[in-house]
Amino acid sequence: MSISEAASGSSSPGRLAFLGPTGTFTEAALRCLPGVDDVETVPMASVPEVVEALRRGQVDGGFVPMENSQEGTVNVTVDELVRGEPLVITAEVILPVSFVLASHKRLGEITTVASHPHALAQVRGWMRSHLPHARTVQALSTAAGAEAVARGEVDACVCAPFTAEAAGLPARARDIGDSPHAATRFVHITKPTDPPAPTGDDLTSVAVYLRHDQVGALMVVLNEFAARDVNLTKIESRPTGQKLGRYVFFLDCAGHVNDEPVSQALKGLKSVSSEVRYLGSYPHFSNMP
Ligand SMILES: O=C(O)C(=O)C[C@]1(C(=O)O)C=C[C@@H](O)C=C1
Repeated sequence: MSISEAASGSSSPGRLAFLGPTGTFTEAALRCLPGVDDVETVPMASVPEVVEALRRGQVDGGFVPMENSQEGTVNVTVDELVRGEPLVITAEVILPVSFVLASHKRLGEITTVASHPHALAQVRGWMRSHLPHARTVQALSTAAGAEAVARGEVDACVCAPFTAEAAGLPARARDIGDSPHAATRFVHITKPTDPPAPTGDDLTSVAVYLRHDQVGALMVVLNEFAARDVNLTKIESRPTGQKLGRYVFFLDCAGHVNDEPVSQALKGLKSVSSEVRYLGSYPHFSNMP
């Protein structure tokens, strides 16, 4: 059964939109999803376009970056999940990431370097010591940066070794990331559906809108988890977009919504916050079937 079938309960092979174009880390991570070979994968230029295609029903699933070990959360992904028509996460993939500087030019001739902002942030130290005068140009993905080089708009890009190779761009420097242990977490998203069965090592994601007029509102929310011994693995605050000073908290906790402590914590959250949005339960990547 394909990932989209599992998520949507349909028997059609399904279409899966991802942050493209071909050659992104997102596409490489997507290959780790079980059953992905039976799915039609559809590259999109940006995360909002992936989400929009999903909400409009043009695809059955989406696959997008969520966070990086160096640079943190991909805000656009969290913002799309906590606002608008509800969606859920049904799987996660964690991929080690390493970067090359790819260019037809030699290092001394490079004055402009394009890439995804998260990739540029992960090579900041290398850039400072090797190309201190180069101007960085933001691209919607690392592979889009490689396309900008191919079009002659910039001299070089920061991308995966496999992206440079596929684009026929020589790697002028390898392993230029500031951390040798960098990894990025990606998520598979669908319209609301039953979660995959519990595996014993799962995560549950939830968005919580605090009661902004209550003292200690965040502590009360966190206590719903702590009181039931539920471990939080991620907490991120994002502006709601409604008014300055209004925040929504994106939380990941260990456990499945079918586990009693997690389901009780989610029920508890409803009574202590102004809005709770369940965002899915799914196997921890190391435990994915
Ligand atoms: O641009 C890509 O190739 C992506 O898949 C996006 C992305 C990200 O959003 O963090 C994924 C992995 C790397 O950390 C750099 C960029």
